[in-house]
Amino acid sequence: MIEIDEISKLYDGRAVVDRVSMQIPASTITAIVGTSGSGKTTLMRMVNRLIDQTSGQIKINGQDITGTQPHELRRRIGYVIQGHGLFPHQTVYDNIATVPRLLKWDRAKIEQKVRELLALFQLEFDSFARRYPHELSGGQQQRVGVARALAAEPDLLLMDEPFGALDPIIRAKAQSDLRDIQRKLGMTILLVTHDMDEAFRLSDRIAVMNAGKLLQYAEPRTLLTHPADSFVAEMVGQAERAFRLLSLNGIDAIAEDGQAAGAALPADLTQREALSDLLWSGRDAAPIAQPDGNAPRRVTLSRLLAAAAER
Ligand SMILES: Nc1ncnc2c1ncn2[C@@H]1O[C@H](COP(=O)(O)OP(=O)(O)OP(=O)(O)O)[C@@H](O)[C@H]1O
Repeated sequence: MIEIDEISKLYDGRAVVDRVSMQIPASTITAIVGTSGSGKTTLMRMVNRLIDQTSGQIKINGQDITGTQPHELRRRIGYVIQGHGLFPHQTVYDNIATVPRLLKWDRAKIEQKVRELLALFQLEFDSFARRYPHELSGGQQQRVGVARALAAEPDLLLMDEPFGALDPIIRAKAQSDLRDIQRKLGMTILLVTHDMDEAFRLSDRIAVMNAGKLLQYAEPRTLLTHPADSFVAEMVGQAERAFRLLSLNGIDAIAEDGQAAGAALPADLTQREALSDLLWSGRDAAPIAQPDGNAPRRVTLSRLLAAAAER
């Protein structure tokens, strides 16, 4: 758990982070969103002491971060930045092995870890380990960047626009991979993003900042249904609100018994995806794929519309 208590950062007497307090539960993903210059990156960089706070306190698992040398702290905290930040003159293998080597892991353990991470990110060891960053696509570089941050098995990962440079398809894949890995390893992730859809897709909680202040820190659903003020409402997208709400839930939550015509929808679709399918196919109900022998179930347009307006 990360406890941020009244943290501020002043430059020339001006607070760019202004008395921010938040408690980030362990094993959750938090996205920090806000307008440009609102202090998101500064807040995040204070957590691993890339920037020293002016006042306030940050504790990680109960320990004040100022009690640990910055370089030691950063070995324990994974950090991913936009454009990956890989060392250009080092191979993929050496990039990923950086922190484990600093931690003096033995050679076999390091190789095992590099193999495991490349496999996790679907990069063939024999083909990729000896390549240099410039011999990779942008998406591959990005995945190696995340792999490197995970190498020392940190229980906290800080990510600053990690997927900003990726095309929409690779980006969606990278987001779902990250979510899977986070669930599997149980780490805590703090992520800065400008992409509101990304924030909603990935996060357990979203922090909204403006002019150095934290306006609201809450679950995505709460931000949509009970925004703290008009700025938050605008930030989470008034026009998109109903669709974002639908994207937070699966169709099983509103499925009902009964038949419907046409192609069956996969049971793991979100309500937003189901709505899109029904509108596109011009039906007012669709069957949901069921295991053999189970009674037929369906999702209807009217249930979806009701769910979109639920507070
Ligand atoms: N070293 C510095 N000296 C003076 N001002 C700084 C310094 N670093 C950042 N700032 C200012 O602090 C404010 C917050 O910057 P920060 O990078 O945290 O914003 P951000 O929310 O991450 O912005 P963006 O979304 O554009 O990346 C900005 O107004 C910036 O100009």
